[in-house]
Amino acid sequence: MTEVVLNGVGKVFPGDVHAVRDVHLRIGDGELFVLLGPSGCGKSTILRMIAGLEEATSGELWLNGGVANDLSPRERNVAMVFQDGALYPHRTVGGNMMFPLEVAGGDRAEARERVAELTRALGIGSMIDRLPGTLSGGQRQRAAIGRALIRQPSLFLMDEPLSSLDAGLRTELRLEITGLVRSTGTTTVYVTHDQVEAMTMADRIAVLRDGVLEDVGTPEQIYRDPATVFVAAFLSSPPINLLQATAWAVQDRGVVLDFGPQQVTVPWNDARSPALISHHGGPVIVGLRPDALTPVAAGEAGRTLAGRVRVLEFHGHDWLAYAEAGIPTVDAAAVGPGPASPGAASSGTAGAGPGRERPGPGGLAGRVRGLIRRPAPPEPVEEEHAGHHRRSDLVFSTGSRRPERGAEVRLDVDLDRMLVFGPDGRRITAVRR
Ligand SMILES: Nc1ncnc2c1ncn2[C@@H]1O[C@H](COP(=O)(O)OP(=O)(O)OP(=O)(O)O)[C@@H](O)[C@H]1O
Repeated sequence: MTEVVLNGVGKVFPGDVHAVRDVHLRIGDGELFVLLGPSGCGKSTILRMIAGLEEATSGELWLNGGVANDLSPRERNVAMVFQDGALYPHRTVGGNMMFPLEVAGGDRAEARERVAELTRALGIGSMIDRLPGTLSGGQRQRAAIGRALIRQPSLFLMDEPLSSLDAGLRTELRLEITGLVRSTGTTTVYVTHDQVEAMTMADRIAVLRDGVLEDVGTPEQIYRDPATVFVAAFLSSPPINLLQATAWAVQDRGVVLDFGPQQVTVPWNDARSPALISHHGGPVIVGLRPDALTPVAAGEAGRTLAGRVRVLEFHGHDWLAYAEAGIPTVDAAAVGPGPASPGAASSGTAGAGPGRERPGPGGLAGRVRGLIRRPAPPEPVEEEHAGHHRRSDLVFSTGSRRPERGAEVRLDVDLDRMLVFGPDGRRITAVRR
């Protein structure tokens, strides 16, 4: 069993390609850990560095309490499964799975018994004598997983093992892989760009963007409490509303999030108010998942947004509605450090969320008094925005009730589930893990 630690690991390929930047991660013994992110974000490079197939340019890789940077792949005792699960074409399923045991030596009868047991567990017991060419893609992938697991590696690495399979088979195999690695207790690092795979399989997920670690946490933590706009948007099906606002501290009300034609007020007793007043007069990004907006007949002042239903989508368990609300929205890809910024590398400390300013001496009341003496312009400052923005629809969930197309709706905003990000794309309050 193995613990994996990446301590400031980076990888620069020839041509000054910064594939991985200063990544700090601790993967616990027996954990099923998923590396998630869009194509080219550095997931496979991290996996290959753990396997010893690629050398880290900077930082330390620790395996089981010792620095492993200079260990060969063999010395690391890792097993890896790739997208195409390559098998030896002239060996049967059983022969492929026997191979690592033959290389290791030992009792043949015992090895045969183990192969038979594992093929049964993988649902390919009846195919033990078949050649890979006669198997379906899913069956070949099962055999490849079996071959990797047969010699009980201390670390199991999987690089998008399901991406070449159809949707039904992916669901079936992801359940089986999860069950199998949990039953063996092998520390597993699993690479995918599929958020559903990550959410359903992982104990914890690390989200990467352009080689930088954006967030690490359990699936629930990174979905409900994402550290950045990028993470909120990446784990977002149905899509999250990312709204452009200006924050105004208003003495008798709280912090008004001004969306232009509409406003929502965060009361002074809300835990985010101290951080929000640091953004007084400045741009913030408000994230609202569709189910944080509930249609109501008449809402509380400062707690609702209004729109006209333009499009409806039936999603089986509920309807999603798209309403024109005249609110500028934000493109997550344009927020935060992009690939072009050389200073993009962050410390990426696992679990350490972004901290923001706290009110200075004099406390919250003193800060607010100071702030509201500043004149607030009657209209939001158009040119000051947190990222590329455009006007588009508010997406909300309507439950099983189907609203009329063209209907005017009022939506209650669940303030507890509202996410507020600064113009740099990071949450305005510290994210704790
Ligand atoms: N051998 C190499 N030489 C130069 N650049 C490389 C090399 N391997 C990877 N890269 C670059 O490093 C970056 C990260 O690649 P990597 O394969 O780790 O990404 P990924 O997140 O696994 O992507 P995908 O999901 O598409 O496989 C990419 O920009 C890629 O082009």
